[in-house]
This record gives sequence, structure tokens and C-alpha cells, in this order.
Amino acid sequence: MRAPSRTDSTASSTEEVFHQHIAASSTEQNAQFAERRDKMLSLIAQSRAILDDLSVVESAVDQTMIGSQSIGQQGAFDSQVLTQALPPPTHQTNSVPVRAMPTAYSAHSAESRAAEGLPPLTVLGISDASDGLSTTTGDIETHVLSTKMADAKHYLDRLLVRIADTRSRVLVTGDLNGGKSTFVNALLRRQVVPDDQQPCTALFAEVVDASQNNDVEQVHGIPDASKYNRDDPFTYTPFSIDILREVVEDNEPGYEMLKVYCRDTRPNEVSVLHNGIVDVSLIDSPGLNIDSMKTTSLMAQQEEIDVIVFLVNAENHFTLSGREFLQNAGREKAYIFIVVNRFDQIRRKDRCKREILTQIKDISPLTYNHADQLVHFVAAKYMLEKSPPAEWKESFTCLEDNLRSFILEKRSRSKLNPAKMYLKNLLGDLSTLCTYNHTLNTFRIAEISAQLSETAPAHERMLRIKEQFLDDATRTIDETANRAHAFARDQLSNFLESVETYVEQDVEWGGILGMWTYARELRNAVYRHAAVRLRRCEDFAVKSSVGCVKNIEAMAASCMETPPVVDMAVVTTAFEDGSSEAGRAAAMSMFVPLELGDFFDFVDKVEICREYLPSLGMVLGGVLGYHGVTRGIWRGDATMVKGKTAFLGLSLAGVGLFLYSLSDMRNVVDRKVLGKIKTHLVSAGLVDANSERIAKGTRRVLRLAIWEFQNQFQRVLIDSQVKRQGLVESRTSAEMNKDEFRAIGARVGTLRKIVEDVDLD
Ligand SMILES: Nc1nc2c(ncn2[C@@H]2O[C@H](COP(=O)(O)OP(=O)(O)OP(=O)(O)O)[C@@H](O)[C@H]2O)c(=O)[nH]1
Repeated sequence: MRAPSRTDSTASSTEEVFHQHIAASSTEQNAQFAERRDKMLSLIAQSRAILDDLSVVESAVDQTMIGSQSIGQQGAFDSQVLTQALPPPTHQTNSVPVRAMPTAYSAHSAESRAAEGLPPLTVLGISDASDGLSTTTGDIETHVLSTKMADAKHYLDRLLVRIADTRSRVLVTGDLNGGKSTFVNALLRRQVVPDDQQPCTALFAEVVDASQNNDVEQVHGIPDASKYNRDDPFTYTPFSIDILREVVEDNEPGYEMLKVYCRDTRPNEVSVLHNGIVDVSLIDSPGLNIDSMKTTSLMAQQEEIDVIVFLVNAENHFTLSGREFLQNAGREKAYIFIVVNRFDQIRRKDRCKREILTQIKDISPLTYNHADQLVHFVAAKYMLEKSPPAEWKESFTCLEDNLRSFILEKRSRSKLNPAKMYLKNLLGDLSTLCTYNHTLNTFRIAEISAQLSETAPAHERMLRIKEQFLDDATRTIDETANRAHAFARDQLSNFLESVETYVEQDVEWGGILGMWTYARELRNAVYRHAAVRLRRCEDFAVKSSVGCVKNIEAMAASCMETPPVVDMAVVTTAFEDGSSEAGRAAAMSMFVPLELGDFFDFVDKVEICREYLPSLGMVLGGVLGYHGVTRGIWRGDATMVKGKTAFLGLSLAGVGLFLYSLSDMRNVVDRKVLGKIKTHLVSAGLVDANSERIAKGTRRVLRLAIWEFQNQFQRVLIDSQVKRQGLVESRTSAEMNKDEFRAIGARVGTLRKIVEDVDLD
């Protein structure tokens, strides 16, 4: 065995020191990384808890989060919402509608956003690019926000797993034909993944160290990446690594991805894959292209990865799809490792460098700030040659050193910084949401309170109407009915008492010969007047009833937007039985037929007889005596002459009396007929029965009308009560919400500060 030379021993001790140094520094770095990682894990868990709490607030108090729904990708806060005075509550006296939440954000109003000082949403915003939802209709936005919140939770869950995972996943992506596969192979210094294929690579190929597969080089064709388990052969199909090109080119079974276990024989210190510190996987992806499905799936893939290596074809610079991808990826990954490949094809290299760096400055400022470590101009294909040209070997080795450093030594930056970025963005969005919803709820409370106080007088008035007129409807009805009764009684009794005065001008006495006609007209006139009187009483009752209902209606109209409307016909036709006054009079008069006796007052005659019987006797006596006296005179008897004179006087008195009886015939008829009619009217109950009838009719129609009114009124009142109750509940909810958002907002603020202060450099 050859003894080691001095040079050998010096070299070996230098190497040992180097390895010891590497080991020591990597132990220290590991410990530091572990500490930072644990801190980050705790912050992720706390952010997740806040998302859960927000979801509870969202579902417990419906629609409150609607305010936040409209925060689009642009996140423009509609200044109207915060600055405009609340619109005057709708002038509704009986109905109190719950106003729809104002549309909070208009997706494209950058000025108003600036005016409010609210930043755009980065993580929870609507992505025009991803789903094209630039409309701001409430349903879509509510749905989008809920979806985004749910996505954020899943993302945090995956982040927890990813951060806890000691491996580092490196996504190699870029434009079509940028040289991604060539680059991966160059890192491995061997042809593993197929390059230069037609058609282009359409599969994700994850290259990992064969040590993860019992040191066996193999390819696993995986139909469903989410189910892949190396220990479960049902979740993949194994292939020899030698036929990888065919598998990729054919992809007959339609694999979702390939896992390529490959051996990297280079020493740990230089190999990216096989480095002795962290298990690294290199994911060769399909190139970005206009196929949005593939781009979307690549975006999903990039959430699971720690480092992005972006291949740019030096000849093409950044394409539109490349820029879009980097801008989206940049929301989380502040640092992107950029490889400008095929640089050998460029003639004016300085100019090309300048132009590409200017583009990077715009796309990823932090990457640009560390361009010397993160941006590399190489020609990867030469690294697969046995003796690569020095120029390209040097630039690629420099790239490798920096990539190793980025993945291994600067793991805090490459692995933890994306998590920090995401948390910062998410917490920023949550802070905006909390501020917005807090403000929105403050407005909502003010708006509801204004609505409640504006509608309170009308509502209280309705309650008073209910108490005064409807709860005690019987009293209201009785008052009107009693008034109608009293009026009828007064009118009819008054009529009965002085019926003569009503008819004396109406009927003319046509002498003894026309006394029958006179009596009939007299009778008819009385009943006609009676009918008119009755009609007047009924009209009064109707008028009083209409007045009563109209009075209640007017009161209702003063406090109700659509007051109940009673069908007045039921009231106005209360006493209509189809008969005219003449008909009524005729009907009544039928009960009082005229008789001969009505023309002679026998009672009077008897009285007269009693008083004037002596006179009559005297007439008779006078006639008879005159006869005797005459005979006595002829016989010369003087006493007889005196008697004769006396008897003559008596006779004349008797005749006068008879003539007087005839001349009193009209009074007799008046007295007899009117007396008879009065007796009939009293017995028929003109006063009592009709007063009662009218009062009863009044009660009946009022009951019907008020019942109808009550029904409608009650409905509106209940409606108003329900709406007021709803408003009170909404206000309570808004108050609870406001407090919740304030409390959560404070938590978000504290957590955000801690996240910002985490030092990963
Ligand atoms: N001149 C030159 N050509 C290169 C370089 N790197 C790769 N190429 C060529 O570029 C072409 C595409 O290379 P690939 O590695 O297949 O590119 P890719 O990005 O993986 O392609 P897709 O996956 O299909 O998008 C091949 O013909 C390579 O030989 C380079 O550094 N210089």
C-alpha cells in the first residue's frame, strides 16, 4: 500500500476540515432551520384557526360576509360604501324591508380603493385570469369568497404538511422548448428524462434519488398522483428507466405523472439530488403554453413545491404565459430561481442579459435584488458532453452552487419564505375583510337603527288604533249604533207627537161631499211623512256608520302605506230593502182602512146628545107645546102664548146645534183618522221598534265592516311587527358580528406583525 505523500496528507486533512466545517455548519443550519420551521408551523396553525373562526362568524350571522364577497382581485373598495351617507330609508310606514347589503367592492375602481386606503386582496381575491369572474354580482362573489376561504384552509393544511416535510421539491418549469428536460439532465450529468421530444413533454416527471427506492433505478407510472404510495404497487406501474423516453412519448395509459428514481453518482458536495442534507426532487414539467388546462394544473402543482426553477429561452426572453405564471407564483414565492438557457445561441450577450434582467426586475423584484445568486445565463446542453466548454461549464457550476445553496443552505428562504409570504398575504386579506366587515356592520347597525326609529311612530300609531278602536270594537260599534238609535227615537216620537202639523198643509178639505177623499189623502200623507222620517233615520244611521268606518280608515291611512280598504257598499246598503218611500207608506197604510165611523164622532155625538138632549127635548117639547099652545090660544088661554114662545126658542137652538155638527165634520175626520193612524203607528212600534231596528242594522253592518277592516289591519300590523322584529334581530346580529370582526381583526393584526417579524435571512 502506498504511504500517503505530504501533498496527499495535506489534501486529505484539508478535505477533512472542509467536511467537518460543512458538517458543523449544516448542523447549525439545520437547528436554525428547525427552529424557524417550528415557528412557521405554529403561525400557520394560528392562521388556520382564525380562518375557522371567520367561517363560524360567516355562517352564524348570515350574509354578513357578503360585504367581503365583492372584494375582487383588484380588490377595489367602493368608496361609496364607506363614504356615502346612508340612503334615506324608504318612506314606508308599515313595512320595514331589510335592505340588501350594499355592493361593497367594485372590482375595477382603483381610485376608490385608494381613497379608502384598503389594499387589494391578494390571496382571497377573484382571479380574472383563473376563473374570469370579473362580474360583481352578489351570488357569484359570495360563492367565490367562500370558495377562496375554503381553498385557503386547504392550502394552509397542505402548507403545514409541506413545511413539516424535510424534503425539498423543486419544480422545473418554463416556456415550451426552453430546455427544461435538458437542464434536469444537466444537473444529473446524464440523460435521464427525455429531451427534444415531439410532441413536447406532456407529463410531470418527478426525479428523485434512487436511495428513496432501495437504491433501485426505476420509473413509476402513476395514474392518480394523490393516491401514489411507493409501498402499494397497485398505485403505480413500474418501468425500467431505460424505456423512459417511450413511456413519456406514448403515455398510452394516460399517466398523470412519472416518478423517476435515479442514481446520482456524483459526490454529495456537488450533487443537487444526492446531497446528504435534504431529499430533493426535481420535477420536470410540461412547458407553459396557451393550453390553460395545463397551466392551471401547473399552478396547482406549484402550491406543493418549495422552489421554482424557471427556464427562459434566451432567444425568446419572457413570453406572455411565462410572465403570467411568474406573476401568479410570485404571490407566494418572492424568490424564483431563473435559468436563462440556450445562452450559447445569443450573439449580443450583454444586451440580452440587460434586457432579461430589466424584465425580471418588473416581474419579481426580490429575485432581481439577488440576481447574482438567482439569475443564471447558461447553455445546459453542454453539461451532457464529456468535456463541456470551459465557459459553459463554469457558468453552469456557478448555477449549481447557487441552486444547492438556495435549496439546502438557504432553506429558510427557499422553503419557509413562500409560507411566510402566503401568510402575510392571507393575513393582509383577512385584515382587510375584518376592517371592511367591521365598517359594514357599523353602517348596518346605524341603518337598521334609523329604519327602526323612522318607522316607530307609524308602528306605535297602529298599535294605538288597535287598542282604541279594534281591541274594543264593540264599544266603537255601540257608540255609533246608540247614536243612530237616539236620533231615530227623537225623530219618530217628535213626528208622532205633532203629526197634525205635518199634514195640515198637505191635504185640502173639499167639503162634506169630498170628505172620503180627504180622509184617504190625510191617511196617506201621514204615512208618507212617516216613511220619509224613517228614511231620514236610516240615512242618519248609514251616515254615522260610514263616518265611523271612514274615521278608522283615515287614522289607519295616517300610519299605513296601504291602509285597509273596506267595501262601503255593505254599510251604505244597510237599510235598502228595495222599497221606495211611497211603497213603504202604502204598505203601512194598508193596515189602517177607512170606515164610515171615521167621519162621525159618535162619542162627540153622545156628548152633544148629553149636553143638548134637553135642548132637543125642548125642540120636541116646543113643537109639541106649540101645538097645544096654539090650540090653547084658539081657546083663549094667555099662559099658553108664553109657553109657545119658549118652545120656539128651544127649537131654534136644536136646529143650530145640528147645523154645527155638520160644520165640525172636518175636525171629526182629522181627529178620528189621525187618532186611528197614531194608534196604529204606536201599536206598530213606529218609535221603539224602528229605533231598535235601525240600531240593530247599524250594529250589524258596522260589525261586518270593522271585521273586514280588522282582518286587513291585523295582517299589516303583524307584518310590521315581524319586520321590526327581524330588524332588531339583524341589528343584534350585526352588533355581534361587529364585535367578532373587531376581535378577529385584532388577532389578525397581532399575528401579522409576528409573521412580518420572522427573520428568514
Ligand atoms: N443550443 C442549445 N440548445 C439547447 C440547449 N438546451 C436545450 N437545447 C435544445 O432545446 C430543445 C428543447 O430541449 P428540451 O430540454 O426538450 O426542452 P423542454 O423545455 O424540456 O421541452 P418541452 O418539455 O417539450 O417543453 C432540444 O432540441 C435541446 O437540444 C442549450 O443550452 N443550447
